[in-house]
Amino acid sequence: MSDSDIIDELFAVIEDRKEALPEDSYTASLFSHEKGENAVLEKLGEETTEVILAAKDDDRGEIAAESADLIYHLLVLLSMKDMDLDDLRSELRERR
Ligand SMILES: N=c1c2ncn([C@@H]3O[C@H](COP(=O)(O)OP(=O)(O)OP(=O)(O)O)[C@@H](O)[C@H]3O)c2ncn1[C@@H]1O[C@H](COP(=O)(O)O)[C@@H](O)[C@H]1O
Repeated sequence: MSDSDIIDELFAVIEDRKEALPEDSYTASLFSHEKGENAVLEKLGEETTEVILAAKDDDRGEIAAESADLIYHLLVLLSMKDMDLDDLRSELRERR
Protein backbone atom coordinates (compact mmCIF):
# COMPACT_ATOMS: atom_id res chain seq x y z
CA MET A 1 0.00 0.00 0.00
CA SER A 2 1.36 3.41 -0.91
CA ASP A 3 2.00 6.14 1.65
CA SER A 4 -0.92 8.11 0.24
CA ASP A 5 -3.18 5.36 1.58
CA ILE A 6 -1.83 5.44 5.12
CA ILE A 7 -4.69 7.56 6.42
CA ASP A 8 -7.26 5.23 4.84
CA GLU A 9 -5.38 2.27 6.31
CA LEU A 10 -5.36 3.87 9.77
CA PHE A 11 -9.07 4.69 9.52
CA ALA A 12 -9.84 1.05 8.62
CA VAL A 13 -7.89 -0.13 11.69
CA ILE A 14 -9.82 2.34 13.85
CA GLU A 15 -13.12 0.97 12.47
CA ASP A 16 -11.94 -2.57 13.26
CA ARG A 17 -11.08 -1.58 16.83
CA LYS A 18 -14.52 0.04 17.23
CA GLU A 19 -16.14 -3.22 16.17
CA ALA A 20 -13.96 -5.72 18.05
CA LEU A 21 -13.00 -3.63 21.12
CA PRO A 22 -9.83 -5.63 21.94
CA GLU A 23 -8.69 -5.11 25.54
CA ASP A 24 -5.12 -4.13 24.68
CA SER A 25 -6.08 -1.40 22.23
CA TYR A 26 -5.81 2.32 23.07
CA THR A 27 -8.27 3.02 20.26
CA ALA A 28 -10.80 0.60 21.72
CA SER A 29 -10.34 2.26 25.14
CA LEU A 30 -11.49 5.56 23.60
CA PHE A 31 -14.65 3.94 22.24
CA SER A 32 -15.51 2.32 25.57
CA HIS A 33 -14.29 5.13 27.86
CA GLU A 34 -16.42 6.02 30.88
CA LYS A 35 -16.25 9.68 29.80
CA GLY A 36 -17.86 8.75 26.48
CA GLU A 37 -16.97 11.00 23.55
CA ASN A 38 -15.47 13.55 25.96
CA ALA A 39 -12.42 11.28 26.21
CA VAL A 40 -11.55 11.86 22.55
CA LEU A 41 -12.67 15.50 22.61
CA GLU A 42 -10.26 16.17 25.49
CA LYS A 43 -7.44 14.44 23.60
CA LEU A 44 -8.19 16.59 20.53
CA GLY A 45 -7.82 19.70 22.68
CA GLU A 46 -4.55 18.46 24.21
CA GLU A 47 -3.05 17.42 20.90
CA THR A 48 -4.03 20.75 19.30
CA THR A 49 -2.22 22.57 22.09
CA GLU A 50 0.81 20.32 21.58
CA VAL A 51 0.88 21.13 17.85
CA ILE A 52 0.75 24.84 18.68
CA LEU A 53 3.60 24.53 21.21
CA ALA A 54 5.72 22.56 18.73
CA ALA A 55 5.10 25.24 16.10
CA LYS A 56 6.08 27.97 18.53
CA ASP A 57 9.31 26.03 19.23
CA ASP A 58 9.87 25.73 15.48
CA ASP A 59 10.46 22.01 16.04
CA ARG A 60 9.58 20.29 12.76
CA GLY A 61 9.93 16.79 14.22
CA GLU A 62 7.56 17.61 17.05
CA ILE A 63 5.14 19.36 14.69
CA ALA A 64 4.98 16.17 12.60
CA ALA A 65 4.62 13.89 15.65
CA GLU A 66 1.95 16.00 17.34
CA SER A 67 0.11 16.49 14.04
CA ALA A 68 0.00 12.70 13.65
CA ASP A 69 -1.49 12.41 17.17
CA LEU A 70 -4.03 15.08 16.28
CA ILE A 71 -5.04 13.46 12.97
CA TYR A 72 -5.34 10.05 14.64
CA HIS A 73 -7.72 11.43 17.30
CA LEU A 74 -9.68 13.31 14.64
CA LEU A 75 -10.17 10.03 12.74
CA VAL A 76 -11.38 8.39 15.96
CA LEU A 77 -13.91 11.22 16.35
CA LEU A 78 -15.15 10.76 12.75
CA SER A 79 -15.60 7.05 13.38
CA MET A 80 -17.35 7.74 16.70
CA LYS A 81 -19.83 9.94 14.83
CA ASP A 82 -20.34 7.20 12.20
CA MET A 83 -18.63 9.39 9.63
CA ASP A 84 -15.70 8.47 7.42
CA LEU A 85 -12.97 9.92 5.25
CA ASP A 86 -15.39 10.37 2.34
CA ASP A 87 -17.24 12.94 4.46
CA LEU A 88 -13.99 14.83 4.87
CA ARG A 89 -13.03 14.45 1.21
CA SER A 90 -16.46 15.68 0.05
CA GLU A 91 -16.21 18.75 2.25
CA LEU A 92 -12.73 19.58 0.96
CA ARG A 93 -13.75 18.92 -2.67
CA GLU A 94 -16.67 21.34 -2.41
CA ARG A 95 -14.25 24.09 -1.45
CA ARG A 96 -12.12 23.82 -4.61
N1 LIG B 1 -1.94 6.36 15.36
C1 LIG B 1 -2.15 5.99 16.54
C2 LIG B 1 -1.97 6.89 17.64
N2 LIG B 1 -1.56 8.16 17.70
C3 LIG B 1 -1.57 8.50 19.00
N3 LIG B 1 -1.96 7.43 19.75
C4 LIG B 1 -2.06 7.35 21.20
O1 LIG B 1 -2.60 8.56 21.65
C5 LIG B 1 -2.10 8.82 22.93
C6 LIG B 1 -1.59 10.25 22.92
O2 LIG B 1 -1.67 10.72 24.15
P1 LIG B 1 -0.50 11.60 24.77
O3 LIG B 1 0.32 12.23 23.70
O4 LIG B 1 -1.15 12.51 25.72
O5 LIG B 1 0.37 10.51 25.47
P2 LIG B 1 0.01 9.74 26.78
O6 LIG B 1 0.34 10.62 27.92
O7 LIG B 1 0.71 8.42 26.68
O8 LIG B 1 -1.56 9.51 26.67
P3 LIG B 1 -2.60 9.19 27.82
O9 LIG B 1 -1.84 8.80 29.06
O10 LIG B 1 -3.41 10.44 27.97
O11 LIG B 1 -3.43 8.06 27.26
C7 LIG B 1 -0.98 7.83 23.24
O12 LIG B 1 -1.44 6.83 24.12
C8 LIG B 1 -0.70 7.25 21.86
O13 LIG B 1 -0.29 5.91 21.92
C9 LIG B 1 -2.23 6.42 18.93
N4 LIG B 1 -2.68 5.16 19.19
C10 LIG B 1 -2.84 4.33 18.14
N5 LIG B 1 -2.57 4.70 16.84
C11 LIG B 1 -2.74 3.74 15.74
O14 LIG B 1 -4.03 3.17 15.86
C12 LIG B 1 -4.01 1.83 15.38
C13 LIG B 1 -4.62 0.91 16.45
O15 LIG B 1 -3.80 0.95 17.60
P4 LIG B 1 -4.29 0.28 18.98
O16 LIG B 1 -5.54 0.96 19.37
O17 LIG B 1 -3.18 0.48 19.93
O18 LIG B 1 -4.56 -1.16 18.66
C14 LIG B 1 -2.54 1.47 15.10
O19 LIG B 1 -2.37 1.61 13.70
C15 LIG B 1 -1.77 2.54 15.84
O20 LIG B 1 -0.57 2.83 15.22
